[in-house]
Amino acid sequence: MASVLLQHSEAKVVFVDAALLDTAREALRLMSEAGARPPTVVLIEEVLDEPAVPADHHQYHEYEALLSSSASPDLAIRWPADENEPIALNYTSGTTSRPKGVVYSHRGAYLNSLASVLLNDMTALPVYLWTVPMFHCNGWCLVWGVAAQGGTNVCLRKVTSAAIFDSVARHGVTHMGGAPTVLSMIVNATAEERRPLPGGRPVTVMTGGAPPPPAVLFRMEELGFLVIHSYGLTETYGPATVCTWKPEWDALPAAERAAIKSRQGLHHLGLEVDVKDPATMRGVPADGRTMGEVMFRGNTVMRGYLKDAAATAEAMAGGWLRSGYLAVRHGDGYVKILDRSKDIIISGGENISTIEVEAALFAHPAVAEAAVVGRPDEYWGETPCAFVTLKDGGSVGAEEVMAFCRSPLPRYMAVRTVVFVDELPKTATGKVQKFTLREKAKAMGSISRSKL
Ligand SMILES: Nc1ncnc2c1ncn2[C@@H]1O[C@H](COP(=O)(O)OP(=O)(O)OP(=O)(O)O)[C@@H](O)[C@H]1O
Repeated sequence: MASVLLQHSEAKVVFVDAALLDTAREALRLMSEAGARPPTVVLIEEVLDEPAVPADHHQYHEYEALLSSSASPDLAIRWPADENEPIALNYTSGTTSRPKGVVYSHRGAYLNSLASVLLNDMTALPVYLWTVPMFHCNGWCLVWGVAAQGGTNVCLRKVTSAAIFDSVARHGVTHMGGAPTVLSMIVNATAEERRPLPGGRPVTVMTGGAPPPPAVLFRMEELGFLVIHSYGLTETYGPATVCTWKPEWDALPAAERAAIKSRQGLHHLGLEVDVKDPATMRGVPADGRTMGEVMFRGNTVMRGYLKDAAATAEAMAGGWLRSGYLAVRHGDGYVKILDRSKDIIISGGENISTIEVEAALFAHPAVAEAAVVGRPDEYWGETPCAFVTLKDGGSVGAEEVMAFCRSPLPRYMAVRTVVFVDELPKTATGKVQKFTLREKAKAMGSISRSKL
């Protein structure tokens, strides 16, 4: 993938952490084979836990040496002539198809960086733990936002629950972010891995990138984290909606608070959000029932995909960015996502939100993570098939899991197949690759037939 992105972006320079040099070498080799001009490599050798300098390091520029050798007054900052000039190219996660290159402008990035500071309740001098990849929408625009607030960046070589708790305690982390998989890691940490939060203050965590299950939000709160839920796309510079918290919700029972927080919420500063009928482009009524597609327009919507005018025109048809997500709008205006249109299960003519089924599965005490896809069924069309990972020491059978989520869900949403796996397939940004699971479910064949 690295060589594909380097070729597509025509990158001229690539900065490589010495620990990832093998990946870079392989990408450069593939580029040479394809006849493409490889970029100049700048190696970052200062790797605290792996002091070994690679044998071929003399082939590359070294970051610190390059910085000190180029402290020349001629190297003035080149300001953009126009605020709409590109500042960055960010690739989508490739959850549904090949990653697309999204072009960010100075204006959009500036606006969303400042908006992200506000969204994260970030006062001056935050200590930010990078559990969001910096390559994902420029760290949801916080690579700039943390700098704007004079913050300290704490980086992890590998995101594990022990490393998270250690860093939080050691560096006095005030803020962090992460996809729900990172939250799952935190709530499933063992007693030995856990550390008390510094000074007993809550750590503010922004989550997004995939739907956060209410059970996980609930457990995060129990551990003392303050979770802010945001939803967005690479095409919206990351965060685009936020589930703005109202004080009157504080008094509700914890499970209800978590269910409210799992809604995607209201538009974030800088853009408009609507749930529209994609055929008529009319907004759906705020009744919590009528489904439409989530769409965005405004300052922090991308200008387009690099070298893909056709995909840009399709994504922006009608003047709004189409998210490909089905959602409803509640009476208070808050948007609640039901599913990606590609993921929704249609069973006996009923739409089943895989997100809702997953939320029921996550509530089981032995379940670490769950992902639901449609399994072909010659009678119903499709039925929900759950891929489940268990917590360390967790033990439960398929029948028990199915029985557990029967009561909170209507009958037609019942899980008919449970497959226990060691790990769920994920993208580099921590999203479950449902297309891989769908292929597995398809290979299992019809459940109705197997029960005849
Ligand atoms: N809070 C959230 N709740 C539910 N889903 C979310 C949330 N935040 C982000 N997402 C999901 O992440 C998607 C945006 O992620 P990203 O731009 O990285 O690319 P992708 O859609 O995962 O991949 P690709 O476009 O390459 O298939 C959204 O369309 C949505 O599916």
